[in-house]
Amino acid sequence: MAFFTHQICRGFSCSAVRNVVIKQLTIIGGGLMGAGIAQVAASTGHSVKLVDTSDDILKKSVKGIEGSLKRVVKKKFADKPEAGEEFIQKVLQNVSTSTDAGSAVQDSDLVLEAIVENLKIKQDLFGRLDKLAPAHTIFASNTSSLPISDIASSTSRLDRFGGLHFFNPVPMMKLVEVIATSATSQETFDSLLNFSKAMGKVPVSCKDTPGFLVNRLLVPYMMEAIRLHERGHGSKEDIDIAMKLGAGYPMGPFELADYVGLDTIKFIVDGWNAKDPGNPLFAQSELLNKLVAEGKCGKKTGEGFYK
Ligand SMILES: CCCCCCCCCCCCCC(=O)CC(=O)SCCNC(=O)CCNC(=O)[C@H](O)C(C)(C)COP(=O)(O)OP(=O)(O)OC[C@H]1O[C@@H](n2cnc3c(N)ncnc32)[C@H](O)[C@@H]1OP(=O)(O)O
Ligand SMILES: NC(=O)C1=CN([C@@H]2O[C@H](COP(=O)(O)OP(=O)(O)OC[C@H]3O[C@@H](n4cnc5c(N)ncnc54)[C@H](O)[C@@H]3O)[C@@H](O)[C@H]2O)C=CC1
Repeated sequence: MAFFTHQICRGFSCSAVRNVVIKQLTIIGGGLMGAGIAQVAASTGHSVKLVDTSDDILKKSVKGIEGSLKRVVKKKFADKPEAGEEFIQKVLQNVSTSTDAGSAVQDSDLVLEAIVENLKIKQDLFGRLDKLAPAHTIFASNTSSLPISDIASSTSRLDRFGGLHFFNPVPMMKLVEVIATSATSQETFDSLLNFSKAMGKVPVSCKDTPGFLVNRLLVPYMMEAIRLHERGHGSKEDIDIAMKLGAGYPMGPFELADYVGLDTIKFIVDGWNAKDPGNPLFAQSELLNKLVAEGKCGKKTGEGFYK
């Protein structure tokens, strides 16, 4: 149940609701990001319902969470393996799974979406859930590149809609971009900010502008890396080595692209190209298109730029 600092909201107009303290959340999408967010939320004492389209996908998500937790406890409980195992079991108890998003959102304080990077699919999902979730429930998207206000437009809770942009791998990356649209209420923004802190993350505040802060800088950098390679000015291996040893990045751009997922990257680039067709920064990359068409989506499929 949610805790409110002011008055409990019973109707559909929720302007009296203040600062929902997020304890129960539903995460829609159990892929790379959804599973990572579920892991960290559950590890910090939140009750998480993880939703995806099939039980097989969800089994894989939970297996991934368990594997990642093992890496975490190896460090955190280095000299107390039993306490580490206990921690893993406790965290896993905080996660339940479902293929029925409608019933999963019934008692949620926050619905956080981490599904495929496609505006229409995200809008359809939120439009449907808007009619089923309690009035106090905050909706948020983990989109990398779509305007939050466009996604929110399919709902009637514009004041209770914001962006929560986590970074991959979620258990390791400390940053969360908290995005307010022009309609997001201060109370909703504060709730999202506090939730990010409760997850042990460092939030930064962002306007609803293309790419927010990180991707506004990261996408042109990565696009230029692929063009450099396509022009024959550097091998992907050399470009990766150059950025790691010359700029101190933990991964080179091609390694990072494989890590993020080339299908997700193609969704991002195609979306920005459609919005701004004349901008050479977002022109199509033949190499990226070819790899995705061949099903080579990076780490998640075993091959991308690299095997
Ligand atoms: C050229 C391409 C053209 C395409 C252009 C289009 C561009 C579009 C791009 C848009 C991207 C959109 C994505 C987005 O919205 C935002 C993002 O998330 S961007 C990605 C941000 N992430 C990064 O930049 C990651 C950079 N990498 C790192 O920080 C490190 O490499 C990493 C932490 C991943 C791994 O560390 P490393 O030392 O390299 O390897 P180890 O395997 O030794 O790990 C160290 C340490 O960390 C633990 N660990 C790693 N992963 C996990 C995990 N998932 N769970 C738990 N623990 C993990 C590991 O166990 C190690 O622990 P030790 O105790 O130290 O052994
Ligand atoms: N991959 C990355 O590094 C990052 C991705 N993001 C964003 O997070 C979102 C998810 O990305 P990833 O986790 O990488 O994708 P992914 O492809 O790993 O996972 C997406 C999951 O959503 C599920 N799904 C699709 N439609 C659904 C629906 N209607 N209902 C329920 N589940 C559905 C899929 O079955 C899949 O398991 C995207 O918006 C992406 O832009 C944000 C930060 C980093």
